[in-house]
Amino acid sequence: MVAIEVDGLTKSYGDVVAVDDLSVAVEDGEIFGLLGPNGAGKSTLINVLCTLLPPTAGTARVAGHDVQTAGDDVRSSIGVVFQEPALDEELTGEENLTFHGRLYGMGGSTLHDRIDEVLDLVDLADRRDERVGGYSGGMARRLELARGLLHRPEVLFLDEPTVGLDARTRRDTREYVRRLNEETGTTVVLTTHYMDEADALCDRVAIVDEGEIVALDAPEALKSSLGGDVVSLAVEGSAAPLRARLDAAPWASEYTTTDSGLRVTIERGDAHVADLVRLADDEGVSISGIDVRKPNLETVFLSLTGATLAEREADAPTDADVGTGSSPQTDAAGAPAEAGTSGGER
Ligand SMILES: Nc1ncnc2c1ncn2[C@@H]1O[C@H](COP(=O)(O)OP(=O)(O)OP(=O)(O)O)[C@@H](O)[C@H]1O
Repeated sequence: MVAIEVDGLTKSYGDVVAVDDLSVAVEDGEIFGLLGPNGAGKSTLINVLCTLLPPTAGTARVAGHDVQTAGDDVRSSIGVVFQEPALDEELTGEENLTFHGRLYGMGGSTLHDRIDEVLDLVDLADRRDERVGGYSGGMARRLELARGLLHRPEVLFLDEPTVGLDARTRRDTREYVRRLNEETGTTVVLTTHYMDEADALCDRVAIVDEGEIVALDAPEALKSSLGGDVVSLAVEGSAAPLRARLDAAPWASEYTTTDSGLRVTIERGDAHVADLVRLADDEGVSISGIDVRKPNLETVFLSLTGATLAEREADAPTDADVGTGSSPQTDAAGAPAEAGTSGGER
């Protein structure tokens, strides 16, 4: 079954088109990632799906309910964890959950049992009586995940679930997201601007740029769409004689001249690096350095948009960034992509 269906959705703020004629379907039970730089339109899309913002055009259905005509049904079918923490620090973990449960009309033993269940799921059962003001950032995030699940929503929205957390806590939080998806079967839709997060956590990833989805697939499929590993060669002198040989090499799908030599996309780079060195040797091209990189979602984004995420964020209007606590992409898995050298010469 389909958990979310979005058809031709547009959301504008005055002249700013934040979501631009976007269509997508999310399957029941999957962890679905919206990956893109700050300002790409991810939060706006989530806010429309959560009925916090009306669309400018198009339709969206969540758990079978139209966001415009059946807002109450949508709201009772979803859980949301926003970028900004929204817990009462004066209350204990359990009191926060009790308060939330009552808002959803729960009470008595049902609420008590659900609280036990979700606290177990995020390993906070033994900290339930402590004030949330004394929790670490990771514990507070876990409590928010627990709260989002308390009324057993069909779809859980997580807006930048690990932003502002240290690397270890980010990893742990991801593990909890995965666990809750596996153990409860809840569909999870998350936004992130962390490439490694989308890669490690999501069944499918939609890469969002300037309000549009520019690619959508499983992370592995997105990466393999690049055609291979990226091998950077530093050479002494000119790499020109090697370029002619690469044209004839069936395992080299694309190459680009760089300041230090050549960057070549090679099918199974580890297997063909020796062939590359042999070709260079044949042509008298002296190699001073080799770097083999598996493709990652950063290189996918670069090849699709011609810019790195960090560059896109630098270009984006800043009004949405104020107070979000978001930081530019600093820990993408693998290579910092080089600007201006994408695209093959082949
Ligand atoms: N309330 C608003 N009024 C005007 N423009 C807005 C508003 N909210 C967002 N925008 C603009 O809409 C575009 C999309 O912003 P949005 O917050 O949805 O992006 P995002 O990908 O979620 O980034 P972030 O993670 O920083 O929130 C940006 O250009 C942003 O400046």
